[in-house]
Amino acid sequence: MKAAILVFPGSNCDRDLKIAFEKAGAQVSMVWHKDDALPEGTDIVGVPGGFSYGDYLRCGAIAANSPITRSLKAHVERGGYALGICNGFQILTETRILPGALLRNANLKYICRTVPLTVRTADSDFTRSWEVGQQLQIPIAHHDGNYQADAELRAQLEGEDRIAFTYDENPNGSAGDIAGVLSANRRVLGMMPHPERAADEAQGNTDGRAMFDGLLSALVSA
Ligand SMILES: NC(=O)CC[C@H](N)C(=O)O
Repeated sequence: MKAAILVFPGSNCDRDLKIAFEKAGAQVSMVWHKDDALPEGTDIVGVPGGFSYGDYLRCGAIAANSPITRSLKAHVERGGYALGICNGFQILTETRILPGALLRNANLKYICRTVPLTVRTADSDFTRSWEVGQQLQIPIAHHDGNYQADAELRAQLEGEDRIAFTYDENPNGSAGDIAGVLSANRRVLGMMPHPERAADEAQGNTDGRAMFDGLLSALVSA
């Protein structure tokens, strides 16, 4: 599996994501935002967490107009995989690759702690290693993690089984407790919690590792 991780000025989880993919056995390239092409044969694009462009305008809004983002959109339109975590999820909503929007946390504070999540679908290559209803402990670290979708969009996401994770104790005001959503073709996942920060014994938590292992076995056998 070939993974390409986008790096924007202000990204700060790019190397953690690289390590998580590599531990699962992927070959990883780091791609600077000014590059206009993804490496040949890229299977999955990782859009990492952080504070791209200092979170100016809105989190992810400037990154959504970076040169490399055009290649990301073309990759996704061809049916390629993408995983956006935290600021990466914000970038995926700003590009409209994923629906909905991430607003300021309801308590207006930056929240950094490990929270319980429930897996809501196992029908994706990101979540196939878990069972529906399984609880995971995954770190969050954001001030704009309040996922908002109107009633119509929420009904659509629910009807199409595209809600990947929900919060057990909603930390940020997200509608329907939604912590992560899938694209219609189930090949793009955006989520605010950080599975790459829970992927190694040295991090004191391996609850997120199955995402990377599951992706690798899906993409290697494809
Ligand atoms: N860890 C992150 O990716 C931070 C996300 C984002 N910039 C926020 O604080 O909301």
